Amino acid sequence: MTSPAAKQPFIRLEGVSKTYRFGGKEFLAVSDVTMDIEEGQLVALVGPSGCGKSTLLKVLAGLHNHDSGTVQIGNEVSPFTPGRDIGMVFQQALLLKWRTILDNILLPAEILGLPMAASRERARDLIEMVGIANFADAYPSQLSGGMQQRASIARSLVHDPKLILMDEPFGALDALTRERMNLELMRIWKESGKTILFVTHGIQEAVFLGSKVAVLTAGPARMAAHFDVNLPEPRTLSVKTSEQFGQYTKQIYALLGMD
Ligand SMILES: Nc1ncnc2c1ncn2[C@@H]1O[C@H](COP(=O)(O)OP(=O)(O)OP(=O)(O)O)[C@@H](O)[C@H]1O
Repeated sequence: MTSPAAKQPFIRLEGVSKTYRFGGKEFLAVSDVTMDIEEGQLVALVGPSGCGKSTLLKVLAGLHNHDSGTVQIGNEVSPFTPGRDIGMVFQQALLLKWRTILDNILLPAEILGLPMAASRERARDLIEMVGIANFADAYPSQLSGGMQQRASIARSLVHDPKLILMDEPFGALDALTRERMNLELMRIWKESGKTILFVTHGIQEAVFLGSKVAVLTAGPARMAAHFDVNLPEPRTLSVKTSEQFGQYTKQIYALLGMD
């Protein structure tokens, strides 16, 4: 028999809205977002610029309060500690230029006061996993943009968080590096087993990466739909030429009114 706790999703968003208030004005950035996310899913959040994707991520990260609705993260099976259990990756790698790559990756562990010997060992494993082990003692300026983003992904994992929030992490990379990083992220996600929420403008990127895709529309910012993506595994770049892949992208274009 399944226990009631096991039925609870890892993340539940119900009717979440967020209004920014500034200079006596109000701006509704996110409206009525409802979605469940299971532990271990990679959910791609796709939508046009300004539709509230980053705002939603900031609400989940606890950086912004929401105005209405409920945000539940964690359940009885997998409890969640805000601050401790979140890793973040941004569009820019935001590495500290005076610290080596290994020391940059260690930063969250240092801030959280985790035991350093064990964290250093974990950072070494992660730097290997993201494929830049030879650059552990290099400085950020010695790495390409893609390599810096690999380091920031390792940094987001060093304190072993349960949820990784990624805000257009590959948006600043050239097209080929971005494709390569998509493949790498798939591998890293599978190896780490983490729950990932991945914000992107890229419809193809969302379908390729997402085990679930959530589509947000602008004006007002609403969740148009969310659905599971069932594509042959392991996903390789050739899946992008398949009919199924085309159907999913078509569905998103239609939801965004771009068909
Ligand atoms: N701190 C803030 N104060 C006031 N308005 C804000 C603030 N942050 C965001 N907004 C507004 O809220 C809306 C949603 O912004 P948000 O950054 O969440 O969108 P987005 O979908 O992530 O956009 P992009 O894809 O361009 O990064 C935008 O119109 C933006 O101008």
